[in-house]
Amino acid sequence: MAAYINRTLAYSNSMNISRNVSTDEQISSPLQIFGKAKKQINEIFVDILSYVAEASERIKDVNDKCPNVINTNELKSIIDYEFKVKGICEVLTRDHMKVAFFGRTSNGKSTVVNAMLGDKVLPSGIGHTTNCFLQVEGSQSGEAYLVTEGSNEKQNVESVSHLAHALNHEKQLNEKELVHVYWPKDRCVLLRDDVALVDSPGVDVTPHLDDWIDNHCIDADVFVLVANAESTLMVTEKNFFHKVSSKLSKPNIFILNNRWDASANEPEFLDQVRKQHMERATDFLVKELKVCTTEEASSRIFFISAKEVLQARVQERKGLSLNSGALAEGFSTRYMEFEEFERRFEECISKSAIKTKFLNHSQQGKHLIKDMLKIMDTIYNRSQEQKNLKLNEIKKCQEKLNYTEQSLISITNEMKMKIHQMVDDVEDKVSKALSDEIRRLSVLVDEFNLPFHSDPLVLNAYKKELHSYVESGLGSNLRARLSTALALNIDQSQKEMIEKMSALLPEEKRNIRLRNPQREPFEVLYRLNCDNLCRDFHEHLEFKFSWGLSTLFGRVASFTSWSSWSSNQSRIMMSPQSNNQSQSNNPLINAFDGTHNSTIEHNLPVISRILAASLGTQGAMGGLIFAGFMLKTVGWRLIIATGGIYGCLYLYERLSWTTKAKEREFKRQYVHHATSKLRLIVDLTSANCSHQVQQELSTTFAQLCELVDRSATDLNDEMKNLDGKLRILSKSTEVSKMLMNKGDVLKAELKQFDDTFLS
Ligand SMILES: Nc1nc2c(ncn2[C@@H]2O[C@H](COP(=O)(O)OP(=O)(O)OP(=O)(O)O)[C@@H](O)[C@H]2O)c(=O)[nH]1
Repeated sequence: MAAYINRTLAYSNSMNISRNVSTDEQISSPLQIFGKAKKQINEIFVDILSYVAEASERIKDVNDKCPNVINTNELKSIIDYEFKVKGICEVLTRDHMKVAFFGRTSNGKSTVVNAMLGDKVLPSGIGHTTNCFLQVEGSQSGEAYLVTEGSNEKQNVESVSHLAHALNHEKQLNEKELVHVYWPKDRCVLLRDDVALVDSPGVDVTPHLDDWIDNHCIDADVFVLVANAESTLMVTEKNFFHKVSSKLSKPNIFILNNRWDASANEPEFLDQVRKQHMERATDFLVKELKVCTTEEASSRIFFISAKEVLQARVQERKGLSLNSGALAEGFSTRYMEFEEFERRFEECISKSAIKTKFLNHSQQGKHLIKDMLKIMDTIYNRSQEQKNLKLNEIKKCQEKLNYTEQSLISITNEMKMKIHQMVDDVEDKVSKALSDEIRRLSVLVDEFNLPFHSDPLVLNAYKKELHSYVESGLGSNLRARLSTALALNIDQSQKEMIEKMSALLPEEKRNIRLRNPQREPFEVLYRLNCDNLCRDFHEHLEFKFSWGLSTLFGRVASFTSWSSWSSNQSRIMMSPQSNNQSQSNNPLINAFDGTHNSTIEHNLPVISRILAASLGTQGAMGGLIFAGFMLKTVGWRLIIATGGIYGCLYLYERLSWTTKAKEREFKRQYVHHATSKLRLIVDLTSANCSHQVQQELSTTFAQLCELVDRSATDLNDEMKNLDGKLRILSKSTEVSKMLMNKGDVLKAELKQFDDTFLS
């Protein structure tokens, strides 16, 4: 309750609403209360209309942005209310107090209307003058005109004769039709105060009483039965009012005994006739129609002379004094009674009209506001609920995002180490396997079975084939030894990565397929490039007698040169400064690089060089000296025998130097050469293989990181989206709360209106 009062006060202050719903102002006539009430209920409904229009617009806007908080029925209701309130507003502007005059022809209905208006507005006369329903109401424009039923045409009327002429001109008018006569408001107080006076044809001239009531009487606030005081109430008159009271609950009926001036001619019967009329009329109202009590009836039955009042008021209007001689005796009493009737009538019609017209509107307004408040309350609660849900979702998203970021950092570090270990392991394995294969190279080369020929052209083609054979052989041997184990390791590592990273992805994205199924599975490529590596290989296939002096010397020389080179190398390796130069000094590396070097010859020891020189340049002389020496010491027979054996050996070796032997020698030389070259690239190859593994694993991890990044971006987008929705929901709660406040204020205004005018 306190909250409601605060809301109402806050809203009233903010909107600066200070409508004074009271009747404190000076009111000279009860009719003005109706006017005041009408003005206020109109203002309230104008506010209700703008409230409903604003609600409709704002709620539509909220619904466009956030359809979950409002359902279609609620939205439709709000839109419907707008039309409904527009309708009520239109009805309210047309609302007036309506009094209908009935009675037999020539009883003086038109004269009573004219007397009340204080002017000769409607035609009157002896005989049947009113041939249709005439509703006299105030003209907004200040002009006098009439509008016939079903037409919008305004026919100007300047005087009563003009009106009578215009009505007579409308030949087709029948007694059921209604003609609106608009008369300047400033000419009559009743019209200014929104009273509409309906004159009718005599109830005795028509059989269509039901149609009359249905068409013209249902909304009448007061009925005036204009009776003729010179006669008694007739059945037709009574019959009509019986019908009225059967269709309306307790209609307000006044009975005017008109032509009471005629009774002035017989003053002795005056009281008796009055009493008689009074009793009959009271019985009619109280006992027959049951529309009021006996006490109330006394204030509903009057004895008047409309003709006299009209005359007096017309004279007064013209500023002329009333010729008392022309008036019957007791005029002033009848005049005062007419005024008393008017006073009672005004009280009654004002009270009745406020109730019949505005009670219904006020109740409709209260129902509407109640419904609107209910809808706004539902929207507010729904928005609030969804706001809390969205806040929770945002919180969860934020937590998820933080967890993803932190986990990604730790998994990245872990995977870096894992890849590093894996790379080292692969390097080790490849290095060992390649070294093994190099050691077993002779077996591989021996298995090469292309026909061999020492012809240089054939030999070149043979060498090319041998290079590719060795390359593919080594490659397939390495694959056979390593592929399964490596693939297994890599696969395991990838699975581990996927498992860890997929935990950071949303459930629906956890079925990760990194590799295109059409792509070959990853395999390490062993690029040995034997063709390039052994391009500098030169075979030596000329016959060499194994016991020949030059061969023996060569063996010795090569042994000594190798020893000398080895010790040289040891020295170089020991020297730290020489590390950089060691590679360029390494004959094998140089050979691998393709630059043929004769370092072996340069490294020959001095003694060997002298011996070689002596054998080479002075061989003939040395041989002679040696032969002479041998002849002298061992004798010629032994020399001949040794020479024979030596010759046989030579012959044997010469004869066994076949193509097969050449092939063996070629392969031996090739194995020797290729082994030395391949050893140089062991580290390079293993590093290359480990690099491929690293590449594969890093790529896999990068792909997984991309997936996680994308999911983090999705989370960020979702958070932005949720944030947007949250803002709309906040707006929705604000709007619904503001509309609730406005609704509360309008509800309070309607209540105050009820208290002031309807209680
Ligand atoms: N003496 C006297 N004559 C009246 C009085 N009221 C009306 N008349 C006359 O009665 C005649 C008929 O009056 P109307 O006002 O036309 O009566 P009406 O009931 O409207 O008649 P219709 O329109 O034909 O139904 C007129 O000549 C009036 O002057 C009255 O109080 N006293």
